[in-house]
Amino acid sequence: MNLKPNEKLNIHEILKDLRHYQPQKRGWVWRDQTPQQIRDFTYVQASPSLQNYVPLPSARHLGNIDPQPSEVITTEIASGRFEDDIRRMRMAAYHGADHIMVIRTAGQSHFDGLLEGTPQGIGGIPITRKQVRAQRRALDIIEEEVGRPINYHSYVSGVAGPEIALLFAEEGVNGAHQDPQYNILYRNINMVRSFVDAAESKQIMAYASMAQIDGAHNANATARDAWKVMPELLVQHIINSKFSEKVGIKKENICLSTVPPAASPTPDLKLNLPYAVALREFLGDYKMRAQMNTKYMDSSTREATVTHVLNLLITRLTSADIQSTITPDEGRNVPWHIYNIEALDTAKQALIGMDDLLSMVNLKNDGYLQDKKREIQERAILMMEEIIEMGGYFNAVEAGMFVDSGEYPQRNGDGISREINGGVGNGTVIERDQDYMAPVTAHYGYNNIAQYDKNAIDDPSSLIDGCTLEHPEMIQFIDELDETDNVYLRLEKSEKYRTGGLLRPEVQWLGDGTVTVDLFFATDERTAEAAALVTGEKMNLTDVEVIHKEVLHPSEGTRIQIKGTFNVDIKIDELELPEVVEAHSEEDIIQYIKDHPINVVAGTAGNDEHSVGIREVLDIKHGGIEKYGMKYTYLGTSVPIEKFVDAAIETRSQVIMMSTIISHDDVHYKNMKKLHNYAVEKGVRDQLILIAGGTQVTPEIARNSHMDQGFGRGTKGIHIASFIINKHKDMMNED
Ligand SMILES: Cc1ncc(COP(=O)(O)O)c(/C=N/CCC[C@H](N)C(=O)O)c1O
Repeated sequence: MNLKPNEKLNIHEILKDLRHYQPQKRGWVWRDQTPQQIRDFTYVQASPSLQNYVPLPSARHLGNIDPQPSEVITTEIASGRFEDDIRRMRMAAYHGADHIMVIRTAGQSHFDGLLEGTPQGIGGIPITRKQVRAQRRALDIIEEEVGRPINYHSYVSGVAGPEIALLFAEEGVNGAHQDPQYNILYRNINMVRSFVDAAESKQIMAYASMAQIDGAHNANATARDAWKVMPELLVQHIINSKFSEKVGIKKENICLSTVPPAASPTPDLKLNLPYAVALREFLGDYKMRAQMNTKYMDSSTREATVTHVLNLLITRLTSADIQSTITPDEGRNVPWHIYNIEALDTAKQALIGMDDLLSMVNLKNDGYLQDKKREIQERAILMMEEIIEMGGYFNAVEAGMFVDSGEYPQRNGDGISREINGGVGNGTVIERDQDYMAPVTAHYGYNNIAQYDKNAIDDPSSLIDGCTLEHPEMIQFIDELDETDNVYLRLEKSEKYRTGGLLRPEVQWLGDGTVTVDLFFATDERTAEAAALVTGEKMNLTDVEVIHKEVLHPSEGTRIQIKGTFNVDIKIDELELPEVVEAHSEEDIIQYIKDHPINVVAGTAGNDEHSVGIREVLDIKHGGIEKYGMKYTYLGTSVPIEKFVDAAIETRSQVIMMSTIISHDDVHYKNMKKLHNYAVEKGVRDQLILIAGGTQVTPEIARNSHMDQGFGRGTKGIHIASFIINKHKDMMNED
């Protein structure tokens, strides 16, 4: 299956014969970090461009370049329906994502076994073999399409951690969060069980060369005053990283989840930059996974984006190997398509825009930055020493040392305390018998293989000619378990939007009908909120909800954003598609005009004083035709029709551009016919290109009024210039 940009990914193909699909590869892939020369620009912290992509909007002025930063870029996609998320993964890959992270459904950490089938998730996706295999299979063809490997990622935690790790290794998952501290602090899973499970999980992840992200970020999303947990964050990173290294994960696959604990309106960089420097100085031989802080995200997508950019500045002032993006709508709902893409574009735009920043600026080697950095490091070392004095990590957790809102060594006594012999799974760790033996690959701890074969000690599964990691055909693939909640029923319901020629707006699921409306009312917040709900209902939306409020002034005005469901199916075949206006590249147009000078006569026809529109497409300022080297004679406004043609003859112009805005009694079309007839009368019609423009002009009707082309609202100079050179070429060929 290979994908073409103008063809939709066929989910049925992805699901077909899934039971026999095997991953194409295993292990994490870092970007090819080679400086890039793209047109006039040299990019230092860069990687090769994609084969298929969507560039930033402003790239239109730069020949549609799409430079890629050197960092792996992450987006998290977990709407609850894995089949819809596959489409979003393809969109994300086009916008530069090469790390797709799937958050598990709410509470999956407490499942003590693997889920099967594809039930719909809540706040995430139920991680099951079928779902993982389908999405990795989809990513295998999406990475072909964009021309760059894509890493697939989820979480190894909870009481079924090792089972999930094995599932991921079998299914070719490339990265996972794995940090036993997460189980203990945030899911109250017994700490002994968590560390034993983590050893097993990490061994499996090491075997599959998966990248690991730790869970330190959870502390600063949980702590009351997040900027006070910086010493502890260093301690958490050290505990998980050293543990992971000892189990066997290579350093280049141990990624520290470094999330700035604070965000504006705190003095963001004064708090977060010293921490970022402290961390990299202490643990720089591991990889850094940077991510903005979700703790301070509210419903303003604008504010979230600025916080994101400040975090990207820290990345450029220090370093990151993975730059995770958080969708700016995460503060209001489970992320929607458009916001995953916005976050990816923000990261790409900012990282590329700050390329090679440290070749121009330095971090000061003295003063506040260095003092603060050292203070954080000292506090962290003191905390490590105290933990050792207390008898180790388990005792420290029991004493509530972690996520205490005091800045260590200050303690407020409100840390998360867990009992060594408490929590979920307490008492479930059993010492292995003397004759314990498991003929499996990547198994942690005591495994008495020698009792059967001394030569198999390093390859236990050779005793049974290989386990599922060597023989994927041994994997038991279960399709669907729930006859009412599975992908087949969901696909059936939405099929009309896939192959039935119908469209509905959506935010996350095919045809979900959700729309957002952005409103301003000249009144106070409460009144505006009420008015917004009524406005939504009067727009025939259902389930109308306010998702964002912004006070511009307590009484003068309030902005409200609502969401609602639009319950009408749009029939595609009844749509009148806008004309495709082919635009040449700016360079091609400039070159053509150099080789074939073209003069234009322009003005506003009849009794019409509008001049702004035509000046916009004539003057160099906003990319008018003058920008491409065309010369023009401007006749002003209220120009008699005859004057256009006489002036064209006098100035030996090849083009007439007539602006005709007024449309009462179809006067604009009458002007066009008059212009054509007069040019015929003067015997010059076939030497002239006649163009009419105006807010009420459509290309079709202009051509029916004997113009060569018409241009309506939103026309840019490049559109007109492109048409002129195409038409001029045709006329030259005819001669
Ligand atoms: C270390 C660890 N283990 C397991 C889980 C997931 O565990 P459950 O399935 O929710 O129980 C998490 C979750 N992190 C959510 C934030 C992700 C963030 N945006 C990030 O990218 O880091 C975790 O941090």
